[in-house]
Order: sequence, then structure tokens, then C-alpha cells
Amino acid sequence: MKLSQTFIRAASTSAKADNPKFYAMVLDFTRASANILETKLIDDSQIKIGYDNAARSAQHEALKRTAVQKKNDINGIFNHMMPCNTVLETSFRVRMDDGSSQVFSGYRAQHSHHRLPTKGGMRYAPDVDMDEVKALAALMTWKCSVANVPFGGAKAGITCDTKKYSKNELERITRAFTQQLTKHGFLGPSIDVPAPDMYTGEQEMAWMANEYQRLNPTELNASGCVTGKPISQGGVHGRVSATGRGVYHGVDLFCNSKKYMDMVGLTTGLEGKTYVMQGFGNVGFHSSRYFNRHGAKCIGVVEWDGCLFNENGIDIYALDEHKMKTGSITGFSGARAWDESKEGSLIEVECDILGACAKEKVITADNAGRIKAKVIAEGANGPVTPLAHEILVKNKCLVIPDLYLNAGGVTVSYFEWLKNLNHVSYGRLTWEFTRDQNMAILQSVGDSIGKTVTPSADLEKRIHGATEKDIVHSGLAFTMKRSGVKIMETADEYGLGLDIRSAAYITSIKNVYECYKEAGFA
Ligand SMILES: NC(=O)C1=CN([C@@H]2O[C@H](COP(=O)(O)OP(=O)(O)OC[C@H]3O[C@@H](n4cnc5c(N)ncnc54)[C@H](O)[C@@H]3O)[C@@H](O)[C@H]2O)C=CC1
Ligand SMILES: O=C(O)CCC(=O)C(=O)O
Repeated sequence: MKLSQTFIRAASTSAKADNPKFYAMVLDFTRASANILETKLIDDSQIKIGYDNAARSAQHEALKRTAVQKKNDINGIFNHMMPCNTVLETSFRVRMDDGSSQVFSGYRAQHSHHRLPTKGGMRYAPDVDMDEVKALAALMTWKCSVANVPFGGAKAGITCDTKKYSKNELERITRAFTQQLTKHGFLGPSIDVPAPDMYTGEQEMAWMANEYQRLNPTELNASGCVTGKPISQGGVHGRVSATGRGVYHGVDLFCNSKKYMDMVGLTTGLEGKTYVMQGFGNVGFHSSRYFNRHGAKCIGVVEWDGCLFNENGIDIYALDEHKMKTGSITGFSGARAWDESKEGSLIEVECDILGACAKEKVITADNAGRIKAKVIAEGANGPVTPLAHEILVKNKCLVIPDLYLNAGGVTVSYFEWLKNLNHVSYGRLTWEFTRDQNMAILQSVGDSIGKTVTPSADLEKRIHGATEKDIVHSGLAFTMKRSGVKIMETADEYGLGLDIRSAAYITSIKNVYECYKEAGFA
């Protein structure tokens, strides 16, 4: 039963070359799920809910509305949730090392203000444009919502090829953009908080934080204007590897579900599974680290300038060293070069898991039918188009979607932001207290049995309170597990089978919808 004509999957309109505009593609996924949710929301308003629930009076109101009125109520909110709320496009001039100057285009899109600050990374790439930034900002809203991270979504980008600029030039570009964001009200710990994304990292975040602090010298919480900073600038332990670590937790959760593994014809667990990794940057490398640590084997790596294959397994640490030294994965001696012009695309080889950790729109209707991996891990944002998604689900491939799977980064960014607002690192206040308490317990046990009880070597290691790293890792693992289980429940409730993307979007849209509905009109 489809009550809404408003949200119709638009994939068919982008069928010809399957190269949809990125923002249209995210809208397409969102609307398809909003469509499914709308029907359920209308039906659900007939169900009796508990007495102590604040929603009860609202539900009584809803019971008086006709189906058409309810549909209009819901669509009124959905229509507000779809577009980007505010966007900034700015051009700014930067002095180059040789004394000349160059003009750059920078963008920031804030998709949804239902929670503030808005949050999302900042990328530097030659093809960055407003469409891309808007798409990524919208994805951030759905990502934060599905992971229960209390931010609205945003994203920034500068159109530039980082390989062409010196470190000093990159610093001036970053500082100039920070000035633009600040001047136009698109940056601040309570307004909008960027983080790393493609071709940006701790260094760019440090420059941004420093420039913002320079412009706002009396702002107490200034360091919370950006996350992903180095520890010395108020960063948190574990942010650099957080996205990859989250990718591992999400993949591990699904790979340990007998139900999902039966659906795709794999045994449970990560142990012994083979994988190909596309994109060997921050997300790809750290995902690989955790996959390997839990027994999976990397047989292929795909980068923009070359591919590597070794069916016996690639030493990803040695490869990382090689990439750090040479700037490329090519020429690595621990695997053979894979020639895509003769051997076909490496992402299409036989393997259990394909890590899509490079960029958007890499799996389209043109190659989706040839993908042999049983699980696709969307570490990147938007790697699969809507048409490709339909083909993959039909071919019994489990696509673990971006909005859930790569939410580890923003989750740990949330922890960093909280640390900045609290002005104290995690664990500092309880470190000694926990040790004293544990020693007192051992003393008490010893007194009651009349012996001296000393801590074992293992207990000695953990006798203090949790470190910042322990807390961050545990908060991340909990978040990924809780959101993953919730998505699985939604998939069951709506009978979605392997369409986990729709399950994640439905879960996420519902949270944002409820937030807007209960907040009322301004
Ligand atoms: N860094 C983070 O915390 C998060 C990143 N993401 C997403 O993950 C993806 C990757 O981001 P990062 O790892 O941070 O960027 P990165 O810049 O560290 O790494 C990207 C890697 O992909 C490679 N690459 C670029 N184009 C490629 C192509 N056509 N084929 C194969 N490889 C290609 C690059 O050479 C680079 O090694 C992006 O979609 C980003 O939006 C998502 C969530 C958080
Ligand atoms: O850490 C953050 O705030 C955002 C990370 C990000 O850009 C993303 O998840 O795509």
C-alpha cells in the first residue's frame, strides 16, 4: 500500500548512464525510505501507546485526524527534512609561495538544524562542488541520527588538488577558508563543527582551530570549533582510527549474524574471510587493520593510480609504510601489480568482503552485476548508486550502508567535542579513585579469608580507572553495536531482507521526524 505520491524513487530517471548527481542520489535513497516510513507512521498512529508517554496526548490528537490529514502532516515535516537548510559558497584569495595569488572556491552546507551544532567533515579535492558538499551534508544528518549522535548534518569542501601545493600554501588556504566560515557564521563550537574528510587530517584541523581561536580570543570553548585535532590541540585519543574501527565493528556485527550470513551464503565470523580494499587512505587502512586483527585476509588493494593482488594475503602494515615513503601503493614488493586493462576491475574479483573506502559512485548499474563479493562495506560516503544498490540486493549481496557503517568517525568526534566543552580529558577524574577502590575490595576479600590477596598480572594492568582510549573505544563499540542492532530490528519490522540501506534510512528519518514533530513550529 503506497499512500504517498510525493516521494517516489527517482532512480529510474537516472538510469541511462547511471551517473546521477550525488545530491539527487542521496535524496533518492532518502525519499524511497521516507515513502515506506510514511505508510507505517499513518498506520502506527492507530496503535495504543503507554500511559506515561509524553507522545500520548499527541497521539490522541492524531487519532482525530483523517488518513489524508495525517499524510499531509507527515509530508509537511518530511518536506522540511529533505533540502539543505543553509549553504555557503565563497571564493577567497590566497598568497602562493612564489608571491603570486590564487583564488579558491570553498563550500559549506548545513543540511539540518534540528540539532545544533551541525557537524561533518571538510574535504579538499579537484572535483569538489556545491552538489557534492550538499549530498555529503545530507548524509551527515542521516548518519548522526542513526548513530544517535546529537548533531545536525553538514559538510565542507575546497576545490583544490592538494598534491599541487606546499605545506605553507595549504596552511594559508585552510586559514583563509576558516576566516570565511567564521565571518559568515558557519563555524563555532555551538554553530557548526568541521572534521577531517578526504585529503584533510589532523594538520588541517589544527590550523582551523588555531585560526578560529585567533579570531575569537575570548571564546572559552573555541577548541570545540573543529574535531579530529591532534592531541596537543585538544584532540581525543582514537579519532584518527575511529572511522575504520567503526567499519570493523559494523562488519563484525553483520558477519556474526547467522541470519545475514545464511542469506548471502557465508559462514559466520570474520576469521578466514578474504577482502579487497578500495581506497587505502585513512578509512581504508584502519578498516584493514581491524579486519586483519580479527582474522580476515586482504587479497587486493585498489587505489586511483594502481592495484595490488596477492591471494596469500597482503601485509597491510608494510604497504602503509611503502605508501608513506613513496606516496603511492605502486611498486610494493609484497604483492603483484594487477593490470585492470587486461585483467578487469579488481573490485570485481572473487572475495567475501569488498571494502568501498575511497569515494562516491564507484559501484553503478554498469559494474554492480559483476561484483562477486558477498558483503560490501561502505566505508566511503555514497560509493553505491541507487540502481546499483537494487542490483546488488537482488543478487543477494549484503551492502552495509555508509550512513551506519562509517559513523564511527563522527561518533568519536562527538566525544572529542564533549571533551573540549568539559575542558578535561576522559578518565582523569576517576583514574586514582578506581585504583583505590579496587585495592580496597582486594583488602576486604583478604581480611575475610585471612590472607593477603595481591592483584594478578592481568588485574594489575586494569586496576586503575579507564584511560581516555579505553573510554573512546568502548563508547564507539557500544554505539556501533546499538545502532546496528536497531537497524536489524527495523529490517525485520519492515520485512526488508538484505536491504539494510533502507532499514538504516528508515531508522534515521524516523528519529529526525520525531524531533521536528515534537519541537513544533518556531
Ligand atoms: N576520514 C573520516 O573520518 C571519514 C571519511 N569518510 C569517507 O571515507 C572516504 C575516504 O575518506 P578518507 O579515508 O578520510 O580519505 P583519505 O584522503 O585519507 O583516503 C582516500 C583514499 O582513496 C584513494 N582514492 C581516491 N580516489 C580513488 C579511486 N578512484 N579509486 C581508488 N582509490 C581512490 C586516495 O588516493 C586515498 O588513498 C570518503 O568518502 C570520506 O567521505 C566517511 C566517514 C568519516
Ligand atoms: O567527524 C566528523 O564530524 C565527520 C566525519 C565525516 O565527515 C563523515 O562521517 O563523513
